[in-house]
Parts: sequence; C-alpha cells; structure tokens
Amino acid sequence: MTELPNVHVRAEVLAQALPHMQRYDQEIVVIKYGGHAMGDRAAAEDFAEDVVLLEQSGLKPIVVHGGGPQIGKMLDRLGIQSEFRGGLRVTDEATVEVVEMVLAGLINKQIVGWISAEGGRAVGLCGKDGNMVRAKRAMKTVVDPESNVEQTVDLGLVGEPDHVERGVLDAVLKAELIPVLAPVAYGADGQTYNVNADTFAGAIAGALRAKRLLLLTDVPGVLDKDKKLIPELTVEDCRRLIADGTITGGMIPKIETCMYAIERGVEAVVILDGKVNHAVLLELFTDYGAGTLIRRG
Ligand SMILES: Nc1ncnc2c1ncn2[C@@H]1O[C@H](COP(=O)(O)OP(=O)(O)O)[C@@H](O)[C@H]1O
Ligand SMILES: CC(=O)N[C@@H](CCC(=O)OP(=O)(O)O)C(=O)O
Repeated sequence: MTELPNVHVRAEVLAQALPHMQRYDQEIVVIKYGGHAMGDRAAAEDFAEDVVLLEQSGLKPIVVHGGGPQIGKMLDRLGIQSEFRGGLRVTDEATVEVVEMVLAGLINKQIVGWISAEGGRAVGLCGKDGNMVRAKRAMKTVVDPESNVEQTVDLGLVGEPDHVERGVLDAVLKAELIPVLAPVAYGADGQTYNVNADTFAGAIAGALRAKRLLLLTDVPGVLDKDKKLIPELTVEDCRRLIADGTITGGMIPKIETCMYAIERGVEAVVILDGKVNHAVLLELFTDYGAGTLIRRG
C-alpha cells in the first residue's frame, strides 16, 4: 500500500510522454554522442537504453559518435604526436589510420554492442559505407596565438563533408535498424578523411532534414560569460557569442554545426550534457528538457 503514490507518480510520468511521442512519431532524430560524454559502463548502458526506447516508440534515431579522447589515448600508446588547431586534429597518414581504427572499429562496435545488449538492433557504419559521406580536404582559418593574425591552415587529412548519399541510411531505417555512424569519410581522390563528429552529425541531420539534432557533450549546454546556462539561442545570437569570445574551443565547431544544420532545414538543435542519466529521454519525452535549444530565430 505504501508504494501506491510512487506508482502513480511513475504512471503520471509515462502519461506525460504521450504528446512528446506523438510529436516525434516517425521523425528522424540525429544524436551525436561525443567522446567526452561517454562516461562509465553504467552511463553507456543508460544511453543505449534511451536509443532503443526511442526506436521502440516510433522515432528513427541515428547515432553519430565521436571519440576524440579515445583516439588521443591510442595515439599516445603508439607514440604518435597529435595537435589540435581551431578545435580540429591535425591529421597525417599515420594518424588517420589510428582514427579509422578507433572510430570505425573499437568505438563503433562498442556502441552497437551496448544497443544489442538492451534489445535493440543496430548497424555500425562509417561515411565510406554505401558512399554515404564524401569529404573534401578542409581548410581552416585560425588566429595565430603569437602574432594574433588570421591564417588559413592546412590540417592534412581532415575532411569537410561535401556530399551525403542517403540511400544506405534510408535502407537501414526502413529495415527498422538503428544506424550507428563513425565520422570517417571517403574522398573523390580515394583518400580516407578524418571528420569532426559534430560536423559529420550536422551533415547527416541536414541531408535527412532531421526533426532534431542532439549534441551530447560534457557541459550543461552553452554557457554565458558568468558560466550560467543559456536555455535558448537563435542563429543570430550564436554569431554574436562567437564574435565576442563567449564561445571558444571545441564549442565553436559545435555551434557552426548547429547553424549549418538549421540552415538546411533541421527544426532545432539541442546541446546538452550527455553525462546526465537518461539525458536523451529527458530532452525528448519529458517537459524537463535541459541544455541549450538553438533555432533559426
Ligand atoms: N560558451 C561555452 N559554453 C560551454 N562550453 C564551452 C563554451 N566555450 C567553450 N566551451 C568548451 O567546449 C567544450 C565542449 O567541446 P568538446 O570538448 O569538443 O566536446 P565533445 O568532445 O563533446 O565534442 C566544453 O567542455 C568547454 O570547455
Ligand atoms: C578532425 C577531428 O578533429 N576529428 C576528430 C574526430 C572525433 C571527434 O570529433 O570526437 P569528439 O566528438 O569526441 O570530439 C578527432 O580526430 O578527434
């Protein structure tokens, strides 16, 4: 008897999910799972459970994962030096082999395994599979910290998606499988390219006109100069916050991705803390969505 109120609260929470489930029914939601958001085993199980629950509820989730810290560890073990410029890893031939091995191999199959363990059916792919993502060599403009002068830097084998072929994803979704994508792409020149996972997720979300793009990271969302969470931003606000230096480092490619995806028809992007238990479910199926929501304005 004493458990009854608790049971009713649970039923209330489930009932609250109904309008959210209806809103997202049959819609594509792209979820970018960053390397920093991948916590311990329990957190990974929570994430996989959320993804399976979404698919079971009629949504079409597509997972794009990162793995920057995990690539860094493997490069260290192999004694290969690595540096970032403008939030992107300078990538040579030796580095791209490790990137492909860690992302398309280790991490991709780990996530597929977690989803399988929760009773879902996932297919792990990278941008090369089914000619899904073609990339060209990225050129990045960065400010030289010593001279404070803007310069275009050659990042080596870092790719920028220039074409997304949705055929393979449509086939996987039609078969009611969950695509899990590693951000490795092919070039028209036959080269393998290392693509930032946020950028890759934005290209997929844009090409498929996803209803939502969720970027799971290790901070609560976009923070202002006093480190307080900004709940909502327009594309115009984003430009201003980059220009005035509120948004820096790894948050820059994230915000650029948000603006790119919205320009291509994604309704809204949410940046949220992937380390919060069931962050994805809270965001999509409850009234307690956390993080920063970014819309056109
Ligand atoms: N205004 C800001 N709000 C929140 N985080 C910011 C901001 N500016 C810079 N950052 C940095 O961006 C980081 C997130 O980017 P990144 O480390 O690349 O994440 P991920 O590995 O999840 O892709 C945060 O941990 C924080 O250090
Ligand atoms: C070009 C570039 O920087 N690629 C990234 C790809 C992985 C990634 O983006 O992982 P996170 O989402 O965990 O940061 C890298 O080599 O680290």
